[in-house]
Amino acid sequence: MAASSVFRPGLFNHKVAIVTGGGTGIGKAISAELLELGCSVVISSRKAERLETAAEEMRQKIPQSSPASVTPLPCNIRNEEEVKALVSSVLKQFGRIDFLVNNGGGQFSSPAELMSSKGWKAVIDTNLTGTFHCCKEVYTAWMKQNGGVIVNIIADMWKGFPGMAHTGAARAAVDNLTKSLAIEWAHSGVRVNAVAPGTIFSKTAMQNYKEYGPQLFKMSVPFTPAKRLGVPEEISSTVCFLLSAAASYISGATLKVDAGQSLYHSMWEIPNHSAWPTAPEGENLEALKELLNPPSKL
Ligand SMILES: CCCCCCC/C=C/C(=O)SCCNC(=O)CCNC(=O)[C@H](O)C(C)(C)COP(=O)(O)OP(=O)(O)OC[C@H]1O[C@@H](n2cnc3c(N)ncnc32)[C@H](O)[C@@H]1OP(=O)(O)O
Ligand SMILES: NC(=O)C1=CN([C@@H]2O[C@H](COP(=O)(O)OP(=O)(O)OC[C@H]3O[C@@H](n4cnc5c(N)ncnc54)[C@H](OP(=O)(O)O)[C@@H]3O)[C@@H](O)[C@H]2O)C=CC1
Repeated sequence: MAASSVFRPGLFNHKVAIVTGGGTGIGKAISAELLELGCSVVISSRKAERLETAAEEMRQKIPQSSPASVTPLPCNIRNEEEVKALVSSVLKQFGRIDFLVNNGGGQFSSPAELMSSKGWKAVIDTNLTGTFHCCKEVYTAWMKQNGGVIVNIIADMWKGFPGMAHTGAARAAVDNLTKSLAIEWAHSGVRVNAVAPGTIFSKTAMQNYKEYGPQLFKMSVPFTPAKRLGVPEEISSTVCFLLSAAASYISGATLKVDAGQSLYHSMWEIPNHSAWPTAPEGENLEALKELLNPPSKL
């Protein structure tokens, strides 16, 4: 495997991690870096086939000498019983869970007045309740007795974000959940932190907003001091730092990994949802690559 992590090889040898949403985008980059550092990684999300494909791709890159392994296990984090089954299956197979990365999540965009109760619930259940399910189950089944580290991936919408009322509320709630759990579980040797990415290029994220196309993501570039989008690897290295002993005195924190985007008040003067740009004919995701430096491998 070509070394790309800045951390030392073997840093996470014999550790075990669950990464939700670990088969795509940011979650896939987190899983790949953990594997590179020797961790056994369970990647989990709803779509079994996509997980299998991602796992096979990652498996090819694990050197024979490494204790690392990648295991795809489907689970809808909205369903508490499925989360219980996931955690129980990981403990049965590996006998421990050192790290939990709550990355699985997402939303659709919509003006608040057009959001149905079902749509609101789907987003809250995924991003807030799903994260709670995973934290609670991993804690009670393993970390309470043995310690561990949890990282929640959220989104910085603190100043409000038109078209994103449901997810903005859910992510702010997870920011607060992170702090409460950091206090409640400190006595068990559990650290709980969050990472708030800026605008990060990933194919799946882009596809999710395909009606707006690259224009939507481009919208954030003028408001980012670095004048570029982020790449998933820039989130994964932060997550690996927080999981490592280098962060042993960090708990209850939210790290903004956004190249200073959130410092711009005007970032949030983004247009109302009805005025969001639509994808111009002929433009595709490749057009965004010019805005990446370094380029994303994903
Ligand atoms: C200026 C900077 C701009 C940058 C913006 C981007 C920043 C953010 C980036 C990211 O977060 S990238 C992550 C991208 N990935 C995702 O978002 C994943 C997407 N999908 C999901 O997580 C889930 O599908 C969901 C959105 C939580 C929906 O859950 P579910 O799978 O249960 O969906 P459904 O059963 O289909 O729908 C349930 C319910 O939800 C409503 N709804 C769903 N989609 C839409 C939509 N596109 N528009 C309006 N409403 C929607 C709807 O009420 C559904 O009920 P029914 O209509 O089926 O009765
Ligand atoms: N890209 C960006 O600019 C930003 C992203 N984020 C957040 O980072 C995280 C990763 O995003 P990104 O990689 O860009 O986008 P992706 O769409 O690639 O990642 C979302 C992942 O979540 C999984 N997921 C969604 N719903 C569920 C569920 N109910 N149960 C289990 N897994 C689920 C999806 O898999 P499946 O469909 O198989 O379930 C998918 O793997 C998300 O929480 C996102 O909102 C935050 C800020 C900015």
